[in-house]
Amino acid sequence: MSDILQRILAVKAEEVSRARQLRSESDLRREAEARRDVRGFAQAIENKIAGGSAAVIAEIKRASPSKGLLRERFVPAEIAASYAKGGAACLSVLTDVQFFQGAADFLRQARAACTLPVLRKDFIIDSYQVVEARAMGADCILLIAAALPPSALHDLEALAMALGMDVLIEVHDAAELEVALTMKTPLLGINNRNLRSFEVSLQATVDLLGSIPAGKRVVTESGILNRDDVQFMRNHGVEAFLVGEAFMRAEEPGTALSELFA
Ligand SMILES: O=C(O)c1ccccc1NCC(=O)[C@H](O)[C@H](O)COP(=O)(O)O
Repeated sequence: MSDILQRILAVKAEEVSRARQLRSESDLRREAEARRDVRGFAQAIENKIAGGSAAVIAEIKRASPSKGLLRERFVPAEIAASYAKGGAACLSVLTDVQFFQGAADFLRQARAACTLPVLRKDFIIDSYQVVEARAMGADCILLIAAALPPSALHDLEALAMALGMDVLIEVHDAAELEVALTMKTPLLGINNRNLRSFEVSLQATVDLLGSIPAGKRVVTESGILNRDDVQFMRNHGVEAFLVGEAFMRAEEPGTALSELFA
């Protein structure tokens, strides 16, 4: 029986192969390169922290495999504007359709509704998806260390950077961290959720902190639900957070953000 990550990755391979039949990567790349509107994702995080605040990557996610539907009234442009007002540094928008009920259009709508840089949150395994990310307006892509061999991670990172995007490399354990530290990006996400079992423990971030050299920006991801969680991370020196569920369940996501990080 395969785990959820393996199932998602298998679906991604099929999606990419279908997409390639509809439109070539070289054609898509022309569209991506014609865009001259990249917003600095890593820079927005550093600016927040330099200003004395936590940097929050606020997620727009309608549903998830572990929690099901998170939000009934789901209007990405409204949520993005609310996050901007609430003090988010950046947005993360789920574009996966099958498992998260996301869409590329949600990213386009959210980005058009604010001036924040936007992460394409998806399961990227192929250069086609990187080019597609920039063509839809993404300023940063997520690469998951558990999803690909090191050489593929390096190639996709190089492509994203050539297109002007930032890269958030995500790890969950020490072996993945070792690979992530060979990459150029300063943005290092530590996912507190085990993507194979759904188990969430904030200790996952804390356990890896001692092995991270200067020059990397740690982003703690998943399971940040209340002010104690935020304080726990800040006590360990973590200044950047990726938060989804806690905001998606709130009536006004931006207000929830400003209250959580007040
Ligand atoms: O959220 C899930 O159920 C999930 C399952 C399998 C792979 C990834 C998954 N989530 C992606 C994320 O890591 C989160 O959306 C993100 O870190 C925010 O987490 P949270 O604040 O707990 O919503």
